[in-house]
Parts: sequence; structure tokens; C-alpha cells
Amino acid sequence: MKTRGFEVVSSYENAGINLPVRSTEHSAGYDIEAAETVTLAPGEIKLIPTGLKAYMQAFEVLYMYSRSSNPRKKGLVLINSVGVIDKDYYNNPENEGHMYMQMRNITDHDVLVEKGERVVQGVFMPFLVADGDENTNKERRTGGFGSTGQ
Ligand SMILES: O=c1ccn([C@H]2C[C@H](O)[C@@H](COP(=O)(O)OP(=O)(O)OP(=O)(O)O)O2)c(=O)[nH]1
Ligand SMILES: [Mg+2]
Repeated sequence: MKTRGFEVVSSYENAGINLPVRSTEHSAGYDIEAAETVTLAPGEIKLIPTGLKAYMQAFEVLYMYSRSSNPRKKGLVLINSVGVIDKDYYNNPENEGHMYMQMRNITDHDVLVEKGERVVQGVFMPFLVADGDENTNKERRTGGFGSTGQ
């Protein structure tokens, strides 16, 4: 039975994408690699593809956190602080649920991220809803990065 996990998106099927793994017995995070080699110019913000989508149960979320080594080792920060990957992002009609890492180069030189380099880590978590939540109108997710609302 499938409960939660990662799959390769169809456009990266034959691109040698590694499914995320936890690097030690008690690591919370599944290390997620860059699916492409990219260069970020000084100050630049780029969406780095992972080649992955994540599936999970209702009332679960996947948080993408930066690796703590990124600022000093790479000069990179996850500019949206934490990536929130919603259950209904999976297989959305716009991009199949392809997860991106929104990284910013905080150095004054180009930063190279090579394909296969671990950049962020994904942590699955349950979440709670507030009173009256069932009475509010909800739209169907069609994409990400500002797809909801006007
Ligand atoms: O770092 C991130 C953050 C989000 N997402 C995807 C998954 C998530 O389910 C979707 C929407 O994210 P969020 O709700 O944080 O962004 P938004 O600006 O509110 O966009 P939307 O209107 O599509 O909800 O975008 C990523 O791939 N990487
Ligand atoms: Mg949103």
C-alpha cells in the first residue's frame, strides 16, 4: 500500500533522478537533489527543479527545509524559508506536482549547483485545521507558486 513518498515526474523519467533517502537512522529529512546543473548569479533567485513529486495522506504536508550547510558551504539560502508541499499539489494539471527549490545566491560570485547535489531536505508532518474549517469554500489546486486566488 502506498502511504507517502516520492516519485519521479514524467518529464524526468529517464534523467537518472535518485529518490530521496534519509542519510542516518534518525534523520527527519529526506535529502532532495537538484535535477539539473544550474548556475546562480550573485543575488539571483532561481527555482531549481527536483524532478520529483510527493504523495501523502489527507492532513499531511511535506515541508522542505534548507540544509544547514548551505549558507556557509554554498552561499545559498532557501529564500521562501520553508517550502510547503501540499497533498493536492501532487499530479496537479499544470505541472504534475513537480517540486522546486527556490534558492538565492547570497554571495558576490556565481554559485554552481550540480545535478545530484543535495540541496534541501523534505520532512513529512501531520497538520491540524481550525474550528469552522469545513464551512469555508475551497478551490481545486491547479498548480503552484501563486496559482490560487486572483
Ligand atoms: O518551495 C516550494 C514551495 C511550494 N511549492 C509548490 C508546492 C505547493 O503545494 C505549491 C503552492 O505553494 P504555496 O501555497 O506555498 O505558494 P503560493 O504562493 O500560496 O501559491 P498557490 O497560490 O499556488 O498556493 O507550490 C514548491 O514546489 N516548492
Ligand atoms: Mg498557497
